[in-house]
Amino acid sequence: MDINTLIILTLPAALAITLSMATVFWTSRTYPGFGYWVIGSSCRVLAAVLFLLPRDQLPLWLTIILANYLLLAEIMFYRRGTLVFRGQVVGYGWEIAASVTFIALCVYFTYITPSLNARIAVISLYCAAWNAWMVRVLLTRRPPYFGFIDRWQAGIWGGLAGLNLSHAWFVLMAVPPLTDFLITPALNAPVFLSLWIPLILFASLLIALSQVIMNTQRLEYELRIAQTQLEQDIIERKCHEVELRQARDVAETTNRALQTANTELSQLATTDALTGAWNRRRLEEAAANEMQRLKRYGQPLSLIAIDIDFFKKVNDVHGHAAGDQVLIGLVAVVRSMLRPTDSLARWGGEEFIVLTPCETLESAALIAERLREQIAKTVFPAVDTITVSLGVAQCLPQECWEQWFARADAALYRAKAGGRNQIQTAPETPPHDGSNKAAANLVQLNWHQAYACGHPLLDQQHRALFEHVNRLLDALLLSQPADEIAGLIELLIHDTIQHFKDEEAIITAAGYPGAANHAAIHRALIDQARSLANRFRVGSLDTGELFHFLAHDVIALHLLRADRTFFPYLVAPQRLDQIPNA
Ligand SMILES: Nc1nc2c(ncn2[C@@H]2O[C@H](COP(=O)(O)OP(=O)(O)OP(=O)(O)O)[C@@H](O)[C@H]2O)c(=O)[nH]1
Repeated sequence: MDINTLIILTLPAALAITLSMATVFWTSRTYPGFGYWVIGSSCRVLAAVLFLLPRDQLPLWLTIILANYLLLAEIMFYRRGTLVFRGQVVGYGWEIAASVTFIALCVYFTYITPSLNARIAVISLYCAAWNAWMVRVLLTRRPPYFGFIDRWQAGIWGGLAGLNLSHAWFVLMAVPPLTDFLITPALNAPVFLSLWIPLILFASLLIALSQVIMNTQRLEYELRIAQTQLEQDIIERKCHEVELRQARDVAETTNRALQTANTELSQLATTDALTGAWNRRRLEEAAANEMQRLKRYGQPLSLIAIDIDFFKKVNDVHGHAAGDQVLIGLVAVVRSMLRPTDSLARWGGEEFIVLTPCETLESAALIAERLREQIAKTVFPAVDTITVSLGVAQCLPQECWEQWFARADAALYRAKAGGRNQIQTAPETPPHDGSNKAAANLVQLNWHQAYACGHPLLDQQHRALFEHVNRLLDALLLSQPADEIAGLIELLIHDTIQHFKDEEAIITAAGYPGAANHAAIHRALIDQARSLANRFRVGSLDTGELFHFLAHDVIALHLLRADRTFFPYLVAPQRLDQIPNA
């Protein structure tokens, strides 16, 4: 069969291969380099077409030189495509050098010394060299994504190299020289050369197939990698989630602990540690709020001051711990009788305050009376029963907390002075009024921080004595009933005796050398106070004399002068619970 007919017969198959490659290139995901393979495949189809053109009618550069060059270009494009596909850098040097020398030789053996044998030998040798190069490219620096397919293709290129070499050997050995079998009318080419056409076609088919498989293998490999990465990411994400959950749990636990600690701290800051009742600070805050409400809405608001009677005796007879239990029990009893809107605070020692919003003086007095009765009925373990004295005052819109509290306190003292275990209500007018107010203000004793010795109990008692004296002076100036004044004097003497006892114990324990002397002064003052009290009872005491004794002898000379001599010995004050009888 002549070669023209062979080319015509194989051309559709070659075209189909090229179109298939082009279709894969345009429709599927392909990697860089695949396009060069499509171009290489197209070169062979174009070369076949050029070989079919009539050589005697068309220029030889087209039908011979370009047609042969396209066969070489096909392999060069395959090599370039394969290197690019593997991500390797490709220069143009070898391709240019091969192209220039190849075309030069073709021109020489076409125009200058025409020789078909030489031309076939040149194209065969060049193709064999690039075929061998393809083998080298495919077998070295193999990427991990190929299985067997690159080796398989390398085998094809190796076979083609051998075919081309034998081709060259055949034409170089052929005697006599070949006649151009492509010139019309076509001659039969030697069988060996004719076989070359279907073999090349078959090899092209295998190469195209392996190129598509290479692309697929790389795709699968990268998908596998991506899937592994994804699985890894999922595992890491799950680990992170677990860590995050753990961290969140720790944070929540810490937060809860902090909240509990905060609640405990604010509890500590606002409640009395022994009884759990509010402390002074909390009560004053609540009172300020309630007083605002009173001013804005006119709601009545009352206060009940409760003080245990003869509590010192409870401590002395039953011990301090039993006294503590009484305080705790008392709070429980009072609380059980209050409404949720009422507030109970420990004002200090054995004195408690109940704040009762929406209660008038009368209704608050009823509550106070019920409290008194209930407390008197309650049996406290180890102590039996106790009684309390109560002072009730309704807040007046124009007065401040101190004034309101002072009225309740004054009522409480009246209850004490009146024989204890009773309630007293404060009159609905501030104690100092009109012309008497000025007079009362003149003789008010003001406590100053500079008078403090630094010992908590002594400072507390000194302050309390200031207040007692002020209350007594007020009562005298306001011409309160004689029995009330007598009660106040008794109370003052009672508290002073207690204070003197505590003070003597403290200064003796502190090593004050003048303790005995100081105690003698105390006794003298108490004797004098008792004698004044007796004289007051029988009506032979001059108010001025009593004034002088209280303000001058007790406060100015004793509390503010004589007491200062032991201040330096109280550098390390004892705790309250370490003081005898405190
Ligand atoms: N157990 C105990 N006793 C306390 C506490 N705080 C103060 N006291 C004692 O309460 C007593 C109060 O005594 P006084 O102020 O003389 O009052 P009283 O003995 O109740 O007398 P009247 O109030 O006049 O009826 C003192 O002995 C204090 O030591 C405390 O927290 N626990």
